[in-house]
Amino acid sequence: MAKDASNGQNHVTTKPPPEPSPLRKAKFFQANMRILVTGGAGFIGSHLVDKLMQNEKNEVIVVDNYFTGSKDNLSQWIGHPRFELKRHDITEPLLIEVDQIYHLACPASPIFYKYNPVKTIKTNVIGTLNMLGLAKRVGARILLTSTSEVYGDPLVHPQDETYWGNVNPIGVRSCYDEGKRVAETLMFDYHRQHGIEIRIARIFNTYGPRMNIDDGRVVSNFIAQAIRDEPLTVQLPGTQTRSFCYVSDMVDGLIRLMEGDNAGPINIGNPGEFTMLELAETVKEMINPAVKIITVENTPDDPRQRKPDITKAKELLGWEPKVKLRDGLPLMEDDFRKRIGIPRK
Ligand SMILES: NC(=O)c1ccc[n+]([C@@H]2O[C@H](COP(=O)([O-])OP(=O)(O)OC[C@H]3O[C@@H](n4cnc5c(N)ncnc54)[C@H](O)[C@@H]3O)[C@@H](O)[C@H]2O)c1
Ligand SMILES: O=c1ccn([C@@H]2O[C@H](COP(=O)(O)OP(=O)(O)O[C@H]3OC[C@@H](O)[C@H](O)[C@H]3O)[C@@H](O)[C@H]2O)c(=O)[nH]1
Repeated sequence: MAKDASNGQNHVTTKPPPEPSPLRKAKFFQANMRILVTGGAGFIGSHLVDKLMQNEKNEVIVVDNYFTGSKDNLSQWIGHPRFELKRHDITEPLLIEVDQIYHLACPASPIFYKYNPVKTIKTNVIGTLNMLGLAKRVGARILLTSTSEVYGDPLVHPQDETYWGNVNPIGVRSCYDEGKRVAETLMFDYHRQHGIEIRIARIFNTYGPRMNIDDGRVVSNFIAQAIRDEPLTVQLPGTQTRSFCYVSDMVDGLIRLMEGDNAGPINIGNPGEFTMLELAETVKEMINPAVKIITVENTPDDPRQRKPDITKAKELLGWEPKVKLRDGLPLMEDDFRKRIGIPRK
């Protein structure tokens, strides 16, 4: 019998997960912790790799198919003796030996996850099954980066982890929302049935340097538009809200969750809530007061409100975000100006 880390219940498991390779306990073994990051060439993944690599006891392996990620995000680590980068699509099985798996691989921007919805589902379902199979085979702990989108267009505000959500199962966002919901289900079933150690983070909108300039998400769009003197495109009605977390806070939360004792799911996000019109006004004021703000059509099923209740993260992880939106935006502006090639006037 294995104990369910989330609620203390006992469940029958088929057999306990295996011990890691005996070599890992050998006297001359160099690294103490071998960590796999799926999707590590992406936005959050590459910042997570930076942080993990700062610990000299970690050896980090990234697998990525470069759909929305790039080797450029990891250029500082390529060739480092404790780092390995492998082109791999997680919808195919992966046979390696690791102690921990941060499972991030999945396109996150609505434009990209809707581009090939069947592939997005496969990545979430088959990809997560493959990573759980790997975790089971080698006895690794696995963390899934789930999303606030599991709450859909929430009828409860702010959202805490007990809320089951309001999700359209057949809409254009479902490949992602429902994909992540199934991924969460798979995580808990592997935990209950096979005793796998799981962690689930429900990430709320995250922003920062290294986001793709043409990523399509709202913060990257507004910053790139402001720098290029293009109108800021607020999708109607503009009163919809989001809560934006700076990437360094997010990475800190993910590592605390992985290292802690709680399976989750745990919301990780910044509770500061803004309408999209307020966000546009803030970007305009801070980056380019001369720029216009225009309204444009929205896409179907856009959630009308979103704000995390982070009581659980505070109590169980001792985590809360430190970087306010007005402090994070200039850091992202610096990075975007460098990459777009337009310096501050
Ligand atoms: N950024 C956010 O606001 C946010 C919010 C909620 C959840 N998340 C989750 O966090 C994770 C990372 O998000 P991000 O913002 O860094 O996105 P991102 O698109 O920058 O990174 C995703 C990475 O996964 C890779 N990838 C996609 N499909 C793959 C596949 N089949 N096989 C291998 N690699 C694949 C991409 O190439 C990319 O490098 C995702 O799981 C996302 O759902 C992000
Ligand atoms: O140019 C734009 C882009 C977007 N928006 C609006 O900004 C809001 C946020 O849109 P984004 O595309 O940045 O992100 P969303 O909140 O819809 O989804 C996001 O949140 C959860 C994560 O799992 C996903 O990775 C991420 O896509 C939406 O209301 C959208 O209509 C604009 O007003 N203008």
